[in-house]
Amino acid sequence: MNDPTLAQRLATHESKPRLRFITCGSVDDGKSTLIGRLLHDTGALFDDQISALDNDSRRHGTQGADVDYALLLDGLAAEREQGITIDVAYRYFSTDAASFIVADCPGHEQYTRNMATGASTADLAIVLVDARKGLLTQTRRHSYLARLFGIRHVVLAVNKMDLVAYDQGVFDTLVADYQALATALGIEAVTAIPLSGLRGDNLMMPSPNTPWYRGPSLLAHLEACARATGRAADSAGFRLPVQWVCRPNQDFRGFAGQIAAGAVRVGDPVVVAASGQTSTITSIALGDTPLAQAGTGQSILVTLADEIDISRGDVLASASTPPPVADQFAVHLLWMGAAPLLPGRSYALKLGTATVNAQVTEIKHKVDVNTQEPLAAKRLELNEIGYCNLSLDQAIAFEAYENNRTLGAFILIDKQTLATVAGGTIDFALRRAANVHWQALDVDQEARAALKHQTPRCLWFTGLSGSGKSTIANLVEKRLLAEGRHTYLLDGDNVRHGLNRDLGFSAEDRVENVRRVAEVAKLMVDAGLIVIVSFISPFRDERRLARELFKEGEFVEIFVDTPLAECERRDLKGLYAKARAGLIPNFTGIDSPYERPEHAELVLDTTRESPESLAQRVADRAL
Ligand SMILES: Nc1ncnc2c1ncn2[C@@H]1O[C@H](COP(=O)(O)OS(=O)(=O)O)[C@@H](OP(=O)(O)O)[C@H]1O
Ligand SMILES: Nc1ncnc2c1ncn2[C@@H]1O[C@H](COP(=O)(O)OP(=O)(O)O)[C@@H](O)[C@H]1O
Repeated sequence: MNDPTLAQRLATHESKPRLRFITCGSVDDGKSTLIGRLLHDTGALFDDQISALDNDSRRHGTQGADVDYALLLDGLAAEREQGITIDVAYRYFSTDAASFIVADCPGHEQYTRNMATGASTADLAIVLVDARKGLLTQTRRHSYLARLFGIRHVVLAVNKMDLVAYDQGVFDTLVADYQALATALGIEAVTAIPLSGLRGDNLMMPSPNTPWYRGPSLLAHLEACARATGRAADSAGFRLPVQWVCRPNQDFRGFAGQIAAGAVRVGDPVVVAASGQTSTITSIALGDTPLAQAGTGQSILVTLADEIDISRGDVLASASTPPPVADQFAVHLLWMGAAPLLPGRSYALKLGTATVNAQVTEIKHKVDVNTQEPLAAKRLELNEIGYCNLSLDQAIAFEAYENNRTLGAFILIDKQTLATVAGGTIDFALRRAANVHWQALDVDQEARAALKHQTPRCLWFTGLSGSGKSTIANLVEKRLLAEGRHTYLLDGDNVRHGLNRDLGFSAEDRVENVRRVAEVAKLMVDAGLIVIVSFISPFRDERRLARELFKEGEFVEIFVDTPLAECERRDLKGLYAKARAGLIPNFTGIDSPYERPEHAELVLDTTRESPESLAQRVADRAL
């Protein structure tokens, strides 16, 4: 960086207001041509790209002797045809007044997740419509998704005006149609611009072809939005999700992270959102440079006046306007997993820098992305959007997505595969949790267990139907009883007659079935009992969830490992024969999966050992 002019130019560039936007619309609407032309006319292309574009235009272009700007973006289309999973392509350009990052998101329904990715960081969406075609299903879908992922400003780019002879009537009708849609979707600001991406009308400057249009050109409007966005960001309350606690030696403790909202100055009073502890900022550093203040988007390291407890995932906030803290929310979820969302299953949730366990407790409805109609749903499949209640295992600092995208957006991660299975936005916190407090009781588990002279445990039997769970569990209980132990046996068949009589055998119902019995078993273990659970409990995730409810050593997983063929041969209740005949759908081992335990404390082979001897081995673990 010896060239002072270069350094100067970079500094000027850095200080310009910046706008992130997305373009929605299909290739036919002229999206590629529009972006291509913006890049070209603002000088964002290198000379070699321009000469390549000239060459390509002459050879493959669709515009005769003219430059075919759409070719600039065709790399993307080619990738798509080859079936390569593309994410979002970002392009950069700038003018003297502002710099821009444009996300080009593919528009088809199967790319909903890519569109969501682009939209979630954008300030503005350009929704392109072809003046000849008017609003399409896609226009509605894109507008809905743009709004859902927090975009409040839409530019309705009525493109190809040259093909309707720059007719004001066509433009006005389209604008009225779109305004109705925008109002229904809650889009606050719509700026409609008559354009021709191909001819350049109203793109860089007002066009003489539309004398009836008095608004700004597209670029002038984007510049104005960039200025407005920059001003809004720093006026919000200060939020710093702590990413890293920096402790190089005993004397220094700093907290690093990227400012999610607001600005901060040395001397500002701050609060740790979840714990409520307060302190004052004593220093701010950006890399090696000390700062007196810092603003939204900057990655900084701060120190505090007091030694207070802060770890990764905490949020440092301005003391006068701290963010709310809660553990239950109404959220929108975009499901991205290959396997469906199962309510009740425990997923890892990441919000800001915090990671906690989360369960969807209820799917209120899913949304048809094309019509925005709410539809009843018990699960969510790939690319589906649902409005759900979410429950976390601990309270976290958050903001409604409307107010802050960093602290209002989250992802869900499958704990087995570590794949990201959903993206979501927080609508509001549910109050129910805030008013229910854990009641401390004087008589505790230890006291109850001491009275019974036993160590409480949960003996969890899992295995196929007919594997021998009930037979062995029953013998275990008799044996424990004979030794004077206090027990209770929870058997799937029996619990399904009462507490769980509303549940069937779909994957989501089994998840809920096992979750409920695990909670009941936990209460009984807390009561000091030795609880025996005998449920097929076919999924690893829910068995892990059950285990996590208990203290170390309390939960004993017992896998009754009888091969399917043997269970089928026994067929005590005639269920396998019926399942094979297609009379019982979702039968475990036949057309519903059984996931074998990987770390069971005991594995029982019923083909080699008698029920009595197996029961003795289990009882020995509990005595
Ligand atoms: N579709 C289907 N699949 C599996 N089992 C079925 C089904 N329909 C009815 N049954 C009977 O229900 C008993 C299993 O209930 P569980 O509550 O243990 O099942 S699960 O844990 O929710 O998977 C199971 O009892 P066990 O044989 O004692 O395991 C069956 O008798
Ligand atoms: N070693 C064994 N342990 C348990 N059950 C056995 C064994 N050998 C044969 N069986 C028979 O297998 C069947 C298991 O049925 P059950 O206990 O109801 O299974 P589940 O509760 O897993 O559905 C019973 O008829 C039982 O007599």
